[in-house]
Amino acid sequence: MHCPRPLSLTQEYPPAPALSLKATSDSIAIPLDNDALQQEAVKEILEQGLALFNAQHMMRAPFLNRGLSHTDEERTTKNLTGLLPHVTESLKTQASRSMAMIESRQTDIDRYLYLSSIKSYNVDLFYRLLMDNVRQLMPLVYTPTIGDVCLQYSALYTRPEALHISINHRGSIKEILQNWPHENPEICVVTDGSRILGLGDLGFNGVGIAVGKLALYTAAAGINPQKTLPVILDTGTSNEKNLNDPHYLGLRQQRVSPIEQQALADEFMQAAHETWPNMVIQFEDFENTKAFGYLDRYRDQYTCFNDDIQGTGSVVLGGYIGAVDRSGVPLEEQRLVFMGAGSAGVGVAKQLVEYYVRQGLSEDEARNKFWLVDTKGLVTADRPDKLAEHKKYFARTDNAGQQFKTLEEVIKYVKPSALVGLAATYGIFDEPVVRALTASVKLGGQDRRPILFPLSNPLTKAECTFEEAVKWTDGSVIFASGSPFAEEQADFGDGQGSVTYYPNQGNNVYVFPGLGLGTILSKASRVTDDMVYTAAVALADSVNKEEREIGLIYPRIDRVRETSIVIAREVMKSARRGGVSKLEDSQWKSWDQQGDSVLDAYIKDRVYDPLCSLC
Ligand SMILES: NC(=O)c1ccc[n+]([C@@H]2O[C@H](COP(=O)([O-])OP(=O)(O)OC[C@H]3O[C@@H](n4cnc5c(N)ncnc54)[C@H](O)[C@@H]3O)[C@@H](O)[C@H]2O)c1
Ligand SMILES: O=C(O)C[C@H](O)C(=O)O
Ligand SMILES: [Mg+2]
Repeated sequence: MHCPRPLSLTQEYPPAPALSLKATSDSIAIPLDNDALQQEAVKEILEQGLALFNAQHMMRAPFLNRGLSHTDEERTTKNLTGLLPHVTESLKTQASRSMAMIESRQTDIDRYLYLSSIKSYNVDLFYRLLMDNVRQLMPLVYTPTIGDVCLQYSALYTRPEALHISINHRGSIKEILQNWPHENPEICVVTDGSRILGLGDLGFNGVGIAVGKLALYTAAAGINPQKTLPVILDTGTSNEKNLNDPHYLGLRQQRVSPIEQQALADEFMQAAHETWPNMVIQFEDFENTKAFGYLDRYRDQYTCFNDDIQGTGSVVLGGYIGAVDRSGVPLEEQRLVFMGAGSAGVGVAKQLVEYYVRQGLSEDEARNKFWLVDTKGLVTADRPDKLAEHKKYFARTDNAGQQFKTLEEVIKYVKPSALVGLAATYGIFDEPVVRALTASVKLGGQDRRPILFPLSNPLTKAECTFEEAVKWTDGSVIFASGSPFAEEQADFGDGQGSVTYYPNQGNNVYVFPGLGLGTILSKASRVTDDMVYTAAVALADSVNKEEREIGLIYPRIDRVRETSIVIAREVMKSARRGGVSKLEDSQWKSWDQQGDSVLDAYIKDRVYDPLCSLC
């Protein structure tokens, strides 16, 4: 783990020598009558050259450049005088200029490009901006804008941002990893672009999602940006639009066979582990057969997890715990319908089953609380089509030969208390569906509230909007969506006047940064189920009084970094309980004695927080 960058750059850049010698462009005076002096002179010249080189390099190196925050002293000692406007400014002042620029841009893609250009020359400024303006900027570097960016990634391309490995590199991945210019990455997000958000197979263009997730590892959990590694495994694409786009940057071919894709993934995992044994690997946006298959294949061999299955399971459980509290429907009476039975749907349902089992239900009782629906209707064991392997666990057997094709039919049959959307289909929670859900919940009492989670991303795939959810439930909804919605004002003529309703963002961004940070800091050899579960409970416990009072079930997004520290701490402790932490036992014993605040301080000491001496 890398500490916050020292304010002084002397470690990377030796100070320029006192100029006892003058090197001009055409002559250098070296005293020749004294060996020692001569050696000293040569050394000084080399140092002087190095300092000049460093100054130029620094101005071009995004991880070193501090823009206008270089102090007068740094400018003198690092030969930067004249290379910058003469004013010095804190990072915060520079950030306020950038915010004004962002606000003046016309489209979110323009805003994204502007932010991305800042990242390309001044990484500290980029992260200062992102950390101090999470609510405004996260939707630009993450969902929903990142969805548009990925759709057009090749068209928008200006510079490489990731490690690009294609099927044609088979046999040489280990050598390619050596080319990565930063030492010992700690966290890697790898995708093959085959299921980017709800946008389908975007091929190489999906690389944007790995870059975006890693920006949040830094902004939301303080992992040093130089320690993050985005990887795209390019195995072709089924996306005809991309294949016909003259600017498409990926392999212009259909995806190779699943066996060849797996062989590439196998080689990557082995090479990555041999090169950086402590690196944590997050699988992101692989289509579901690979998502489940690779997780099973690698989870007991490497330090890895799947964000769409496990991260999403954890974040939804974190929100569900608070939602049940507010719903008025006791935990044991809850009945959940899931629209979508893919990586996320099955991942979330399984995580909730674990929760119910930990609350005392048998596994069968827990599983029976879930009804999963896909494009063909309710998932049942006797449905005529062949069920995909990952759906079988939840296939209903109590349908008495009846098949339910539409969501409305399923709701009337099940009478659920909660409806979860992970089907990547805009508008599928329409008015009849939401009203039917509300009616079924209110059967048990008028005070009862429906839980409605349209979790698909980006916004163009959300199952319904917050405005619709508020309107069709007369404001009684407990709502969480994958992408952010704005607050709503509504007056239902019930004497309360105009009321503000607050949406929640149920997105795995609340979990993966803290889960990754905790895994890194505990030096965990595996990401266990208990670590993922513990992250969910820590998230639920992180909602503060003020947030609860306005009905939130997740911390406000501005507090995501604070929340990640708590999650990381609990994940570390879970790693220790599970026997996978490689930290010294004596270290754990001292934390046992000293308590959580000391462990929190340990974590905070190790996270990146871009500051400058002027801040
Ligand atoms: N909020 C979050 O944190 C989060 C996390 C992961 C995934 N997601 C979102 O969830 C969505 C699904 O992701 P996934 O990985 O499970 O994808 P997936 O392809 O594995 O699964 C999609 C599922 O939806 C079903 N489906 C598709 N269209 C449908 C329709 N019209 N009616 C009923 N079912 C339909 C499919 O049959 C499949 O079971 C995506 O939009 C993704 O962005 C959100
Ligand atoms: O990327 C996100 O915003 C969440 C999730 O991982 C998804 O695939 O939709
Ligand atoms: Mg994802």
